[in-house]
Amino acid sequence: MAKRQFKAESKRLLELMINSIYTHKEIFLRELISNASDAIDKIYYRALTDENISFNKDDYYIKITPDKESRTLTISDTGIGMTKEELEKNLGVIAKSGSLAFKKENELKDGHDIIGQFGVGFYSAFMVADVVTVITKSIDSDEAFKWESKGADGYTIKAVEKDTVGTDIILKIKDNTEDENYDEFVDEYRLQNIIKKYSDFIRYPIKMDIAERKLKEQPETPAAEDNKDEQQDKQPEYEYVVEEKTINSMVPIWRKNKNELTDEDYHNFYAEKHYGFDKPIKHIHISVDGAVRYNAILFIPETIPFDYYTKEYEKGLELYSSGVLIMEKCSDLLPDYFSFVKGMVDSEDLSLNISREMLQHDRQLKLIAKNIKNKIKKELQTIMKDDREKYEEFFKSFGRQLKFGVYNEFGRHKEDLQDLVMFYSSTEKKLVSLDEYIERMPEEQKYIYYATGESNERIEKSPQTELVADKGFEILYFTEDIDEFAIKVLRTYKDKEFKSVTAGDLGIEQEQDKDDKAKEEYKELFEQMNSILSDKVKEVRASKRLKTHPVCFSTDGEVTIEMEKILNQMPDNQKVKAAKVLEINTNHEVFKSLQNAFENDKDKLELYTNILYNQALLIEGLPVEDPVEFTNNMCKVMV
Ligand SMILES: Nc1ncnc2c1ncn2[C@@H]1O[C@H](COP(=O)(O)OP(=O)(O)OP(=O)(O)O)[C@@H](O)[C@H]1O
Repeated sequence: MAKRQFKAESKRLLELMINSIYTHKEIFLRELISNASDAIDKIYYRALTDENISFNKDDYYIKITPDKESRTLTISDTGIGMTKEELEKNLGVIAKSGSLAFKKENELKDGHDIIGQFGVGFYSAFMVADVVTVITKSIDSDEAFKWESKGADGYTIKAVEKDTVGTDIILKIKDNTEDENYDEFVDEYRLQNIIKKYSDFIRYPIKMDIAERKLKEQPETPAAEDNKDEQQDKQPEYEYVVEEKTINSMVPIWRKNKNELTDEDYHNFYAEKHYGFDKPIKHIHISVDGAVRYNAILFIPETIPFDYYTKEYEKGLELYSSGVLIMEKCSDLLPDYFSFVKGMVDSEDLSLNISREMLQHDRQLKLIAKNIKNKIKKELQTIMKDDREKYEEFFKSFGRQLKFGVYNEFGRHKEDLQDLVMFYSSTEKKLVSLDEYIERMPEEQKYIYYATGESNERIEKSPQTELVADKGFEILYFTEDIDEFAIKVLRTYKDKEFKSVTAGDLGIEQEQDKDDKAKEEYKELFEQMNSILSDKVKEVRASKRLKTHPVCFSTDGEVTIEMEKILNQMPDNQKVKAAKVLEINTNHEVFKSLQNAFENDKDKLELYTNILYNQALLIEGLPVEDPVEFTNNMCKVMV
């Protein structure tokens, strides 16, 4: 059976393309500038093999000329130009890329700077222009030609005069509509912004005539000398002076040699790119030439962005392909727990989709992301080791995010993060890492102890810490909501289990005998107290951890009181309850009163038990159930 060719309705195809490929109209300029840069590159590559052509870098540039009056925008280049045949082929056939063909024909192995590959970018001009005119003269021809099109209706080509080799693309910018303001594409200031945003690192100068307001120079006349006072009173006069300026930075900092760059260069780049207003605490410059080639400059900011812990904050790195901006915030490049990192990645090896707004498949991207993640982690570990003060600053801002990282996704990333988290230490009186804690643990200490509370000061005073602190064991203070949850996910660090100081069993052995004795001796008293508080606590028992304080809560099971508080604040409040145990210090004076009441006055025992229960609530920062009853009870004790 004869094979039939597909036919394409090219008018429809062009319309579809113009209106549905790109999200942002402004990228037409990126596409036309990229084409101009490709055209100059082609001369450069030709010059490598053709001795009749010399490549003097100063002769090659791109010029952008807006004209508000005629409502035109011209993009000129001194590149290779097009012959009549090439105009037909390249601009008359959609999806025909002369640039891709050039790369193949010339077998350019290092021709990765040539940007064009799909043969569609040029038509993006019709998103903003009613008429597109191309005036071009090829390096291989003495004649120049004009290609003109109003879009879907087709195009015309005719011979014209043009002195120099190169191409001018003239766009007749559309009139404004109700929804779209096209004026911006003839506005000098806006155009500069678009160039900076997408094409800052095009290797050739992108020039524009810029009108600047300058102080008018006053001619110095001899008479003026005499009238000095009069001169000083005069208002300064200004004038507009037009100067041709290069808008783009051209050489991307990431392609420069690291040794030639100073901290200041990186900071300037950080500021210019508006990554933040602060001075980053560290930059990481990566150049990889392996399975996937890429350059990256990453920054660890010093201060936390105001919206960091809100839904509005968007993580991501800028993604460039051969120096052209593809995505402003590529979120796939950063894990959530490193979402504070700013910076950019440039790679020649990305498979872009046709609009260059997305990637075709993300194998390369995944490789880059993994590599980046490891580099950030290593860098943070180095700062932690070598510059503790700086790390503490950083941790104050972003430590919470790291701890969330440990907790999230059921601890999938805990291995990556456990060495980066720090907690305040009861003995060191500063933030310490888990590794440092382990290093200091005496042999007899079984667990990594922690205590939770609102602030270090409050935890310091909390009765539950008494026994562990008395043993001389270090306690980590957890003051943020996430802390205990993260630790529950971590479960162990270097085979050492975490233990809350409120846990029923603290693993401190010599207390066991005393505990058993107390249990036996005061069995009936505690039974009585248990029945008084039966609907409020799981148990009332003799404490083995209290030394000087009369009463405290501990918990049985996984859920601690701090976790109960946090979980109950959540919108989908599941009414999670910690199994509270009211612990009574049998060595305290108050206990004698309890015994006395138990033997002589059962009402008093009930009164005392309720007061002690409410006191334990207060110590935990929990609300007393009935404040009026509580104060009345206190008064009863006083009279
Ligand atoms: N300023 C120019 N000078 C010389 N040739 C040009 C110029 N602009 C476009 N061309 C030619 O027209 C072709 C089509 O351009 P177009 O922008 O549509 O696609 P592309 O740049 O090849 O690919 P992509 O869609 O990936 O940008 C180019 O490949 C190039 O050969």
